[in-house]
Amino acid sequence: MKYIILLGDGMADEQLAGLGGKTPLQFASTPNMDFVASYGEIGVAGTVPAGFPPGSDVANLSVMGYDPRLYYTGRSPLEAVSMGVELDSDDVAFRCNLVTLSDEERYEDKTMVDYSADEITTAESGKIIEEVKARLESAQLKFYPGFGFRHLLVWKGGPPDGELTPPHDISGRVIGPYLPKGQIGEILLNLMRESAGFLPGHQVNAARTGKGLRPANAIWFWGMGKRPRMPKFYDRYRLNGSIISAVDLIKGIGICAGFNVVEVEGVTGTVNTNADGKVQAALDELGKGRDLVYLHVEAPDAASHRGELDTKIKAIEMVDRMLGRLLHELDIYDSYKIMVLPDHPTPLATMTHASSPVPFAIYSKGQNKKTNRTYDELTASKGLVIKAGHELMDYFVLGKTGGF
Ligand SMILES: O=C(O)[C@@H](CO)OP(=O)(O)O
Repeated sequence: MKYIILLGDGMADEQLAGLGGKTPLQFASTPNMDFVASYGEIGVAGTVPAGFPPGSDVANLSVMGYDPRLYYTGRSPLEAVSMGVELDSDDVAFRCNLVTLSDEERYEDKTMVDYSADEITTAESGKIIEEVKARLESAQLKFYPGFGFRHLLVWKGGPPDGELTPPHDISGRVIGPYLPKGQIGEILLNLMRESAGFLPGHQVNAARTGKGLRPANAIWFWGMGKRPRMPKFYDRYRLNGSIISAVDLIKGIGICAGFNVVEVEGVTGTVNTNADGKVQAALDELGKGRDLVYLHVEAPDAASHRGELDTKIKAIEMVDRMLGRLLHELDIYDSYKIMVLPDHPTPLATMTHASSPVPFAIYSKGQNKKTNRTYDELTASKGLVIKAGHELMDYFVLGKTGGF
């Protein structure tokens, strides 16, 4: 039996007046998702336990079968694993975004214009992080370049707590009320403030503004946490997994779970990604004998955070085409199971994640058509309800709920 999980990050949404009261999933053309819903099982799963932030870290841990209440130690440490940065037990990792802030003189008065510095490329951001390292690094505080706007700060023997805000949660807001608090506040705030002094003049930014792109004119810390510890996926399910994603977070979860991480050229984390290359890589992994592939697509979430409805619909339709090719090519196997779902909703109305349960649809080769139904939030809510999202993997693989 082969297993594929196709995850459209942040695909789920709410009914929108601009779409005649439909959700983006209802509005988009998704014949392949509708096929899976019509022939297979549908339902909803609560991937974000009460009291947890509705992040892709928490939600993807759940989808992978790991109860976040037991295994969540923060987002950045998972990214550090993927970046090959070893954390000691007393190190604290922080996500270091490159962001665009508005031009007000006083730092506190600036607005979070773009949490992604206009989706800055890895090549450009690498040069900016070099400058950040040269100016701000110390024996205790180490910077590491990552993917696109996503980078890493490791604080050796860092403090145990602090209050940090994800920059994608405050798009368009004045940053003053959201600056770091707690034991970490002063030191991190000084680094962020200093970066806003020297980054606007960086040559990469001069080139970007010349092209009409927003500059990466500041750094912003969030997503702190300590070294993760997770049991291997194989130990529970006796399945060898591979994981495919543009982003370090998902690859890091995969590494912790003992999955093979497959790098695909041309992935961007946006709607312009190499979708075909990702599908081909998934099929190749199964062809080489892997049992399960976790195929993650960031694009619907990126479009939602940017408040771009058309791009979100395009991203959902791209995920549907990926599903179509998978369904077609998986036919060479005697048996397979495929599940399509998001990790969490990212409603366009708020431009950030929500905690509500996500719709899933599962098809096993050879299932007969049950009914004509579509894959969307409302239809799925009439199906199976899996309250603890980490039990969904048991349902998918073992046919019963449970979990690590
Ligand atoms: O990586 C990130 O910074 C965020 C926003 O792009 O991703 P996600 O919303 O999937 O957590």
